[in-house]
Amino acid sequence: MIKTEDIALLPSYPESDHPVFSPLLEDCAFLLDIDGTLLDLAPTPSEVVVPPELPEVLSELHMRTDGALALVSGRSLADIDHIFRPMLLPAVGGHGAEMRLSVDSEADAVRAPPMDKDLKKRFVAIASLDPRIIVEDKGYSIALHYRKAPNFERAIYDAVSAIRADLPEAPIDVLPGKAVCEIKNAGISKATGVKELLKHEPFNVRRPIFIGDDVTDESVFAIIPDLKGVSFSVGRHAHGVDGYFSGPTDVRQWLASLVDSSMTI
Ligand SMILES: O=P(O)(O)OC[C@H]1O[C@H](O[C@H]2O[C@H](CO)[C@@H](O)[C@H](O)[C@H]2O)[C@H](O)[C@@H](O)[C@@H]1O
Repeated sequence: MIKTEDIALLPSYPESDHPVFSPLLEDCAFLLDIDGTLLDLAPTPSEVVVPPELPEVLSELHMRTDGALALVSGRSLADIDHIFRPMLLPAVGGHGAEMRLSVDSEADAVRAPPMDKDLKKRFVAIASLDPRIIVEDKGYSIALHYRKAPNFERAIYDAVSAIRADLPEAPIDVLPGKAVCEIKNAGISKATGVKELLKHEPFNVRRPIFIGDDVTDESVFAIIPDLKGVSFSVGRHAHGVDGYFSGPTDVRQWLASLVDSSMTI
């Protein structure tokens, strides 16, 4: 088990070079957010770069935890698999809308219904505000990316609010992210996905270690204490976490240090 005194020793990044915290891999389950945590943010979703050593570190951690390593992302499973191809890992995708419990799991379960077609059209139309706004259609949700058109943030949220005001009964939530406004099914979140994942082997007998950076990760930070887990934020000291990393490079270095002290990313 992870000793609480070890957790107490965990320094807050960026004041230190490496965390003192070295959990026993046979006791832990790693739950890792992708964008802004494992990977540096990129100008567009498709431009993210997976550092060449990262897949090996994740595979090794996955093996040494007997399969208890999962990616927990807002991205769809198809997108996650594309980014990390040819590696497959257990994953919670689409902010809890999809899940793969193990690399041998047959189906990628979709836990949220497809978004109503007409409603989707209305949200997609918001992108006509500016050609630099990118629409990411996940089927069950729509993400409007404005990293390349930051001045349109307000206009996008106003337009989304107007549609919601028109349809107050629609079972949707608006999820703000990093230069993105996502409209998703109400009732699903990363927290619901993580809770479900942790009911299953090999995750159910291990202590979860969650690392995330974004607003959507806060739902998981909130449930980790009840799950007797440990959580870390990235880039800021989020409420309720046990420590934080200054950026994805530090996260990758820490993970590498857990599998091989000579491995650096
Ligand atoms: O939960 P995550 O794994 O952190 O995914 C959150 C969202 O990540 C992606 O968008 C973000 O990353 C892009 C690449 O760095 C960046 O261009 C964009 O501005 C960010 O919002 C992804 O496209 C979304 O679907 C995820 O929800």
